Amino acid sequence: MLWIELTRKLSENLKEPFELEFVWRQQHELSKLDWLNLMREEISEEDETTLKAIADRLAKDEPPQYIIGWEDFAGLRFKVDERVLIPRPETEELVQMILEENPHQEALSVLDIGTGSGAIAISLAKACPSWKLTASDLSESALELAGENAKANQVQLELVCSDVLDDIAGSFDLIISNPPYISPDDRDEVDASVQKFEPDSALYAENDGYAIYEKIAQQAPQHLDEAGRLYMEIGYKQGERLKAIFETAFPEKEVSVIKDSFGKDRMLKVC
Ligand SMILES: C[S@@+](CC[C@H](N)C(=O)[O-])C[C@H]1O[C@@H](n2cnc3c(N)ncnc32)[C@H](O)[C@@H]1O
Repeated sequence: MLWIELTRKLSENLKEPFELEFVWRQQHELSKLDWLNLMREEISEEDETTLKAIADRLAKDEPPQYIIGWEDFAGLRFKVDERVLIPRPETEELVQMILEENPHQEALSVLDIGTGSGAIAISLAKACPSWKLTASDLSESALELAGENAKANQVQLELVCSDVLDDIAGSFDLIISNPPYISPDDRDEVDASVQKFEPDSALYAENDGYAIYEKIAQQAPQHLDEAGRLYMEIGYKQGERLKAIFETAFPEKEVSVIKDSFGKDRMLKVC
């Protein structure tokens, strides 16, 4: 059988037919042209078995990134699996804003709460070798993976297992977080692949999705230096309520809600 015949047949069962090509090309580092040339060839038995296995996993809604085993974020490669959320492009915008607004050469102390794969902390450490990064998470298994990603990207992180700031000592120039912020009541609105495969603990938070923000608002004032800044990713409908929560927590600071490149409220800054 030709590659193109099998690919077409298997893609018929997929919600996103191009994901099959995407996974194979990423795994084998093939260009679009390489892929098109491959389509004209006879497929080997071994490749047929492998391609069918990938199609089966995609048909069960497994995210392509978990099948490939990594995701690119801010120009770096991060190993991802079911222990962690797949880092999203919106979060790259948060990283970009932090890098634009803070001095790269100073020895800033920086805390990333809910680090997951380590995407935020590792990207910042890579871009600013003078910064001292602490990355925390409630999930031991996420911290294990963040440690692997730090090693693979050759950066140093202090990894701490903590429920928000419960077990974090000292104060920081920058506190950053992309916490879980979806209300458990909105579970049905979440894509099937996210719902089935990404960890609930990375997605959902009590109190309509506000619980972790509320805990950050309660604890961060004791851990942020006087001139320190707090940066967070937020749900696109949460800006107004979170602005009020953080204005109460930090009455002497300015709180702003910032939109992402799609024009949606996506980040909150306290400075
Ligand atoms: C939305 S994911 C963000 C992961 C990563 N920072 C990113 O942006 O791709 C949220 C992370 O917060 C962690 N988390 C959930 N509840 C937490 C808590 N109470 N304290 C610390 N981390 C928590 C989850 O384990 C998960 O890794």
